[in-house]
Amino acid sequence: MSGRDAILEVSRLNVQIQTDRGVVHAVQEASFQIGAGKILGIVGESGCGKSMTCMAVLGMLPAAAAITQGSIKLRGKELAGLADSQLRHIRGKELALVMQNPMTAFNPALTIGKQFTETLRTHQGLSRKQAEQKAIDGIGEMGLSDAGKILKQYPFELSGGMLQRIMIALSLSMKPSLLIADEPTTALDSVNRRKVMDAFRAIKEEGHTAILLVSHDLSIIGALADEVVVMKQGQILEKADAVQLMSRPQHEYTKMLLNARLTADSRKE
Ligand SMILES: Nc1ncnc2c1ncn2[C@@H]1O[C@H](COP(=O)(O)OP(=O)(O)OP(=O)(O)O)[C@@H](O)[C@H]1O
Repeated sequence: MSGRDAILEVSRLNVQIQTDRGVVHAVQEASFQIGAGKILGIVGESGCGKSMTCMAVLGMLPAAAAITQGSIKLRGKELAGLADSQLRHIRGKELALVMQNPMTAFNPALTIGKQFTETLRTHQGLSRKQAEQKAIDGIGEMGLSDAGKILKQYPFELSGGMLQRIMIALSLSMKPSLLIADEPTTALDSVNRRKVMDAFRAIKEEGHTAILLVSHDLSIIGALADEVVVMKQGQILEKADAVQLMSRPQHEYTKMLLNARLTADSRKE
């Protein structure tokens, strides 16, 4: 893929965190690209730098962290170094985030409908009726039935899996160029996990959005991603086509991750 075809192009990204015990090199020299309708998976054990990579792209790094080197281009536009106000504007329009725990993404005191339609009205200037219709369509596309009823419900009345799919529907209704999903299935049971995975497949098929999918679970990444990046201690150890990486891993660490997954799967049987 040439830089021109990429929705997201990250080059030689460094993220450092200032701590009481010195500087943590959370991301070092990370480079990758994602095209429209493609999923790039990032895998690696806890603390390897997956979330910091996502937060850097989103411009949402914690106060102690900073990008110290590199470039993050979204549709060719440089994001690294932009002011907060400019980034906020881009985030609302072009970037969407799906987090691990959908419960925390919703306001518990407001109905789903209120939250969904207010977001659409703020960002897209739709009328109440138009926003409601768009919410119903979006929720329906995520495989949930009776979207009209869901809009009247509060977050606590819905399961984690339903909320996660509503979150994805809300993100997609903004027609983002890039969707960042950080452990989107980790908190879900196996039935809901499958449904959320179907939702990602549907986004892929639609072909508009590039997806950065973070997971510590290689089964999820193997099932969904086109390309995979394996991270360890802030560095990318291996980057390959997903089928190739799953069948012929090059790096010892990737082999270890794959073996760990096979052992865990055989325990489940
Ligand atoms: N707020 C923080 N203050 C100091 N160090 C941090 C902070 N957040 C993360 N780190 C450190 O930055 C490095 C990268 O962390 P990051 O959260 O990106 O890892 P991760 O791969 O997403 O892990 P997990 O799967 O547990 O979320 C780790 O060494 C971590 O300890």
